[in-house]
Amino acid sequence: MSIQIEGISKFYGEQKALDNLTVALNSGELVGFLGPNGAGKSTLMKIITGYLAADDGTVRMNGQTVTPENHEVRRDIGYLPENNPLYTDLYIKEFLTLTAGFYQLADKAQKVARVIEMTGLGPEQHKKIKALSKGYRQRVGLAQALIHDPSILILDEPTTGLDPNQLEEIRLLIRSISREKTVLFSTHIMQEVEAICNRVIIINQGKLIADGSVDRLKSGAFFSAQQVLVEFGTPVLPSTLSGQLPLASLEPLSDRSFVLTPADEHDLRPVLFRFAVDHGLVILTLTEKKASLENIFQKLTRN
Ligand SMILES: Nc1ncnc2c1ncn2[C@@H]1O[C@H](COP(=O)(O)OP(=O)(O)OP(=O)(O)O)[C@@H](O)[C@H]1O
Repeated sequence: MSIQIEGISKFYGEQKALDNLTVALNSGELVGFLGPNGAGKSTLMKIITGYLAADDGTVRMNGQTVTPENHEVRRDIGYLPENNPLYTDLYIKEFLTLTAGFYQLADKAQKVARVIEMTGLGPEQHKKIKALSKGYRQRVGLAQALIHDPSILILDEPTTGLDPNQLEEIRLLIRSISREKTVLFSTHIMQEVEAICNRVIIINQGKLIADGSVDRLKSGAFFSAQQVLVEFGTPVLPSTLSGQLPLASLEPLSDRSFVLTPADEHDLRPVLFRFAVDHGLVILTLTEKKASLENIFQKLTRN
């Protein structure tokens, strides 16, 4: 199932949260959705799921337009909101049965058992939600989003606040769910996107600024600053380097080794050799380093 997001704009009062954003999600994709705080990710997710109306543009799924009123098309979308508000006084099964009732599903008990199995809630299934760890609460949120077996799953920061073990488990769970569904999930964790996504979308100030595979992003399709790793024979002050070289950033690895990112797309190596000669320094190592997704994200979204 694919979804077309065309020319979406959204204002909160005077503030433009989304600015003429167009993007499509294709069947079977697991898409990482990145953007700095306030970029408009949650707003777009609420519009895709029909929780919020856009001021301009359309979201189309299967030829139908997604709006808050179009319940039929919304039935094929599952949504895990950020800080998912769960009814914490309910038992897991009670809560999921209530959700199944909301969708007027037949065979509620069977549907509840299926999502409990899918999300690995089995060992905790007799507990109240308030007695669960954050990781298990997220599983309940995922189970809730999956109960009506939607084709598209929209997950707003599903791994925020989890410990490394739970984080890994939820990632694996998302990956396994994505074998059957189109999944869009927002995150601030770059390694997560590198680890599980086949596509990345980056927005900034409500605009789409990059869209492609992690490899395509890293290959310089949107920004091609070539980082270098330099090691001098003797210590060098970082301020001397940053004061005399055209750098976007400098990361010291020791008092004589640094990872340098150029301010523009120029090759830093000849500049570094001249710098070394001028300062009577010896260069022991000088190698190119592929920019990480984190570097690319920072470069693209720093305003
Ligand atoms: N209900 C609202 N009323 C007014 N402004 C809002 C509302 N919701 C969001 N905004 C503003 O719209 C912009 C986009 O917010 P949104 O929550 O969509 O960003 P985000 O990318 O999800 O951020 P984060 O990563 O911090 O969750 C922000 O400037 C935010 O302050």
